[in-house]
Amino acid sequence: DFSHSFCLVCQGPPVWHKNYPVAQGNRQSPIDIIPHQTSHDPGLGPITLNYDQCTSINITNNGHSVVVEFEDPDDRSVILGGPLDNPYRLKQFHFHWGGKGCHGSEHTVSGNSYASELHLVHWNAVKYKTFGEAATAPDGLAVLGIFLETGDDHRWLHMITDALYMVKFKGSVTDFKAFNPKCLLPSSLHYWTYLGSLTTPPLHESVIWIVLKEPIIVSEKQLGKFRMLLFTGEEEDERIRMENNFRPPQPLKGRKVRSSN
Ligand SMILES: N/C(=N\S(N)(=O)=O)N1CCCC1
Ligand SMILES: [Zn+2]
Repeated sequence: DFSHSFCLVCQGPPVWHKNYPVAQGNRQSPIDIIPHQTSHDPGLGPITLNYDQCTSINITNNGHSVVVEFEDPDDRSVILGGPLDNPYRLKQFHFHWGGKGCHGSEHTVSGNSYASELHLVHWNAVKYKTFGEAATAPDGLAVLGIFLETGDDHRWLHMITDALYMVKFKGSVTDFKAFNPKCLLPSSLHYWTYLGSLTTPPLHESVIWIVLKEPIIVSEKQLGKFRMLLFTGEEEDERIRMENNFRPPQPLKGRKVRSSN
């Protein structure tokens, strides 16, 4: 439930358009992906994730999600290929999730949502000087979306969930070194891709979305640890669980969703 505070983002999606009119734009995210309505494009090559030299810095609770940030002074960790004309540098990853037992992904597939969704955010450092500049450009960002489905324990997700108690409160941050997010990838890199936006304010229409078809499996117990996080800061009287921090699907407005294969 977003509407717990005066913070505009926390007032929730229905209110965002007042301060961010682009919320009603023509390339907003997330969307509902309908697989048989996507166009298979043989020209769409595979994506490549070169994360082996990545340098994670910290994990933080920004009051809307939990975020792992990376050093991005060079092309040490990039995504390339697929719909991308340049390599895009890994900047951070974060999650969106629901409440107990209910769904929490942002993208949906034929109207069905997953329990959670992981976003790996990359920026085009070939064309733009800073992340901030790229975040406002139509080809500035590339976000890799990975669905999380509940089932058995994920063998590596504990490295994230074991650190969450350190960042319970909004505004908390702790060191988080030497984490390589390739351990969070599913076995197949087949994907859907379309032109969209950030799913939280400022909602810039600057994202080339690449959504993997295959979800990763995590346990309800592991997901439950995300719900221990709080939207609220340590100094606030109210303690409000961080959950349902997902934007619902937005109008497609005639956009084409392409499928890798
Ligand atoms: N909304 C966002 N990413 S997302 N949910 O669209 O992937 N971000 C806001 C600032 C940096 C990333
Ligand atoms: Zn996100």
